[in-house]
Amino acid sequence: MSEAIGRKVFDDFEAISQYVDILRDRGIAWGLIGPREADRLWDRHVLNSVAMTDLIAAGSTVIDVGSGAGLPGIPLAIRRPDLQVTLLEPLLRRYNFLVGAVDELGLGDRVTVTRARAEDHDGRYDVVTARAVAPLPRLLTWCLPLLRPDGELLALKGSTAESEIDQSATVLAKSRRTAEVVVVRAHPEAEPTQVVRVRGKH
Ligand SMILES: C[S@@+](CC[C@H](N)C(=O)[O-])C[C@H]1O[C@@H](n2cnc3c(N)ncnc32)[C@H](O)[C@@H]1O
Repeated sequence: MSEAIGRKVFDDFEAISQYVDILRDRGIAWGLIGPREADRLWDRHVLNSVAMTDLIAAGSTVIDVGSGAGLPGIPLAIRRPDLQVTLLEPLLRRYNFLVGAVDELGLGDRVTVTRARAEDHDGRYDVVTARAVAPLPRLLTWCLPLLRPDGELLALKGSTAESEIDQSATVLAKSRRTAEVVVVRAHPEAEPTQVVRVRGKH
């Protein structure tokens, strides 16, 4: 079912299928993906990763902080060939996995893999994405410095989105940014999820 939705979501279905195969084989063998995830890679990981695609403006530069096995950054890059995507990952094994996957998928002209912690990285981007990396207050401290003045953070948070915004009131006020919960889905037939969208005050 979810793979069938994937066919409707991804113009380059061959590339996303190849990535799912890489996750299922090497991702599990290298310990980046739990063995129990093998049967739910499409809905829980791939479709979830591209749920917020429509919030990203054409031609944006995107940094996926704490990319791990490439989620959400690689599905996003496959879904949106107009984006320049940086996958940021501090751990060597995960970094090596990402370099290999980007090379095999032929994404090297618009996807860069960088080994660093977010708080030590000094680039500036239109969009920061993050999934399952840190509670929102800490994520904001790490990631707001990576944003251009009118850039935005998109944190895939699911059911905890609203409460994490409440816990971030102090850091949001200090940074003069606002946060809202946006309910998104990759396709009308896909599961909805919640994204925390953090923007500058207009
Ligand atoms: C639970 S994994 C999630 C990976 C991926 N985003 C996903 O959704 O499957 C958290 C990732 O964040 C990375 N990470 C932890 N602290 C970080 C930091 N300070 N800066 C950047 N990445 C970090 C970890 O190395 C790990 O790969």
